[in-house]
Amino acid sequence: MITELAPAKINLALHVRARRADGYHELETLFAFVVDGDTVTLAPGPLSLAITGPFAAGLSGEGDNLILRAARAFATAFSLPEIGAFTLDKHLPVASGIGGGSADAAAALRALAKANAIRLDDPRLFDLAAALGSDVPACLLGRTALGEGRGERLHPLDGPVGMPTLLVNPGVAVSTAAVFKGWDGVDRGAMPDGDALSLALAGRNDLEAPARRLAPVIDDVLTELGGGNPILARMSGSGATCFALYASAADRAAAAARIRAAQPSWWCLETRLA
Ligand SMILES: C[C@@](CO)(OP(=O)(O)O)[C@H](O)COP(=O)(O)OP(=O)(O)OC[C@H]1O[C@@H](n2ccc(N)nc2=O)[C@H](O)[C@@H]1O
Ligand SMILES: Nc1ncnc2c1ncn2[C@@H]1O[C@H](COP(=O)(O)OP(=O)(O)O)[C@@H](O)[C@H]1O
Repeated sequence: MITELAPAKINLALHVRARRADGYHELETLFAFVVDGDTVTLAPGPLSLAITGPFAAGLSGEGDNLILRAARAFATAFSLPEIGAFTLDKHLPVASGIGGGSADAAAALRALAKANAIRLDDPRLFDLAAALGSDVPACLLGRTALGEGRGERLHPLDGPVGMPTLLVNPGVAVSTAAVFKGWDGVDRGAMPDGDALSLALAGRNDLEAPARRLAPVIDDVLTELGGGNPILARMSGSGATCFALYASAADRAAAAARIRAAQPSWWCLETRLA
């Protein structure tokens, strides 16, 4: 049996550059990961998927799950008949800007690669990842990186490993397509050179304004996070999850305690950068 962590992704910065002819937008984004997330387990047997955990109800075990799509694509690419019995322990809120589905797909590809003695840096794995979703190559790489294109052209960067981080989701789903449609169309230029933290501090999330218009509760999340002395507080991806980075675990704990008391229904994860 092989168990792989599927860590939450954070877009420390996300700059939208242009709308392309294929309907997607050209991005420049700073990907980072935390040390917590879903867990994907692979056991021998025919292809199947069981889902457990606090956010299992948000997903059905049907054919469209990204883990099953990843497994089928892997089986085709590597000509394998029996592909494995998966269990997904779902701890990340679904469709919330922290890439849970992409992380699960990447974890499934990693587990399958290990089970079949395929190197994790095999370019065929990255091709499969890119076909599954914009964030899947970054999740397969699993380390701080600058992403270009739709996020599939990756340049690893040094990041602030271990930095105390809080993730907060108000329980409202926002449509990624609708958020991109609300982008103001202004290309604000390329990111400068630098380490991940300075790029993050100098950067923005261009999807924050349109997401806040669609889901004004994101304003409340950012106000709560901003009140706790963070180094940086910002929305991730197309929302609605927001993150904050802290200088100390004590600052993070104080912010988490205050937010949990004020908004007991919000999802709030105390974690750190991977
Ligand atoms: C915004 C990001 C940032 O990491 O993360 P999430 O919010 O999903 O976590 C990603 O780029 C999400 O990419 P992806 O996973 O492809 O989004 P999907 O849900 O498949 O895209 C839904 C729709 O959003 C629009 N879309 C998406 C990505 C992109 N670069 N440009 C777009 O215009 C397209 O209209 C697309 O049909
Ligand atoms: N294993 C999975 N986990 C989460 N979502 C999944 C999964 N498989 C398929 N999906 C679908 O993918 C969509 C995007 O999910 P997710 O990756 O959690 O969001 P986001 O990209 O906004 O962070 C969801 O609407 C969900 O229906």
